[in-house]
Amino acid sequence: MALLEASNITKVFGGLTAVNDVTLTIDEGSIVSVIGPNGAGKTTFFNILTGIYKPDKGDVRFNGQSIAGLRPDQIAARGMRRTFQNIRLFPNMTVLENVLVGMHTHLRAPFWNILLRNRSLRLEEGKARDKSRELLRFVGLDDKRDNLAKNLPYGDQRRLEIARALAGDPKLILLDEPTAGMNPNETVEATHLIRRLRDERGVTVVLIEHDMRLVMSISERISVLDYGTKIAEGDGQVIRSNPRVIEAYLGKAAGHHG
Ligand SMILES: Nc1ncnc2c1ncn2[C@@H]1O[C@H](COP(=O)(O)OP(=O)(O)OP(=O)(O)O)[C@@H](O)[C@H]1O
Repeated sequence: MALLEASNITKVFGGLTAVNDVTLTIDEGSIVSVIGPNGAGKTTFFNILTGIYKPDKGDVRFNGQSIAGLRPDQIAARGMRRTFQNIRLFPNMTVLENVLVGMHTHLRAPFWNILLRNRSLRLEEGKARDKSRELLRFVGLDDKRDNLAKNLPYGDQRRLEIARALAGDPKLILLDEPTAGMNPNETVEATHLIRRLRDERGVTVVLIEHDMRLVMSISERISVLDYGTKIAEGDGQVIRSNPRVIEAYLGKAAGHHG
């Protein structure tokens, strides 16, 4: 079943068509990658899916409903969360607090409860804390829960971002270059974690990624953007042998002879 359907999405910045008539369907429970050379429109496409930009043309349906034109927080509340190319944690908050913040839209205690700090609020806080710690255990960071986020090694910061995204109980997680800047060991661990997101928690995963080894090893489907246009789609084998993809990455001569 399709969880996300982006149809004929176009986004123009001034005279530049960053995303050009892109249609993409993501099946529930799949791991999908969006790849393409620098400037191909991948991040712009993510920004449209998550409500940061409104598309100039086209529609996005998530879980059966149109979400085009909704605000990012409204889309997040419907079960779509993301991480960013540049890490966006609260550096001076602890690891646990960063996950608790990711949960705040789920806390339902009325305002007067917060003033009185009554029993129901304490219960809710306790539950949020338990849930956050469960998520930290899932990503392997519970023993570092009291550390400040800024003191974590880079790979751990990326994992914390994923834990925070999970705090909203998403159906879909969009990961924008999850292994950028990681060393080879961290990349292997991140690959394992991405797979567990789907296998153990049933979360559908869409990633933008430049590391082709990761893309090929993890993706069931790959869509390739070039100059804003989708030029290819399929599994790793189809993509690897597609002359247009080879050309987009390596230049014209490679496409014709490769
Ligand atoms: N807010 C903006 N205003 C103007 N142009 C933009 C804006 N955002 C992106 N662009 C342009 O749109 C094109 C697509 O950019 P985008 O960041 O989506 O590509 P990308 O595939 O994510 O690239 P990278 O792999 O380098 O992150 C680029 O030419 C970029 O300069």
